[in-house]
Amino acid sequence: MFVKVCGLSTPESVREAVDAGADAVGFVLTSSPREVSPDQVRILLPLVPEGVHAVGVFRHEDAADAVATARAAGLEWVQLHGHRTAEDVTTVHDAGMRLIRAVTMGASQDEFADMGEEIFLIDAAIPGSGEAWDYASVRAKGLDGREWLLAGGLEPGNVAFAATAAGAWGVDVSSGVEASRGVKDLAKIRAFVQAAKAAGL
Ligand SMILES: O=C(O)c1ccccc1N[C@@H]1O[C@H](COP(=O)(O)O)[C@@H](O)[C@H]1O
Repeated sequence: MFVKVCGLSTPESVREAVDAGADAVGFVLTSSPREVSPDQVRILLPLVPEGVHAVGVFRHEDAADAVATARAAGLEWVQLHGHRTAEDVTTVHDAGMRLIRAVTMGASQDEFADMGEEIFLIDAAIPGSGEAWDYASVRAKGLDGREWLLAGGLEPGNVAFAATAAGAWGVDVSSGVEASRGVKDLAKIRAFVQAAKAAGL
């Protein structure tokens, strides 16, 4: 199971996620209690070993603006939430970057089609809200064979159940590994990665 831990802003939290076995770490470069600057990301990046994806997370920004900010941060991966098009995917790829394209369960069927992104992501209605949803309902979307992440309201105690119910290829978490909004809890990060990996789908 691929595991991404998002909303990291301190050396300690990056080290914990990496040491616990996370496959990707996320830096929120958009308005959020977890927002970091490109300069902060540049300081944290040396803590991310080769093979672990370091991802810049965006919400409403144009794809071209997100790419420019991610480049300023030294990142090669961007995660785009919101309504996105095939042109956005092309914008990211033409910049030599790789894409996690995020949708909500309420997105149109067209948005569930494979647009050529490297990884697809299905999230709660409000990204980063910690809001749980009916994870099993995603099975109706027919995502078998796709590389896609389940997100929204996951935590150490429910990640195995949720991932199994949804048939997820991987999982992504932010709120569920925090002591308070925007403040990561190192023990919860470790517990989450271990629980997700143990689910072993
Ligand atoms: O984490 C944020 O603050 C955030 C802000 C804007 C866009 C995406 C964000 N994070 C993504 O939201 C989910 C995590 O949700 P939860 O907090 O675990 O319920 C995940 O995809 C993050 O990458």
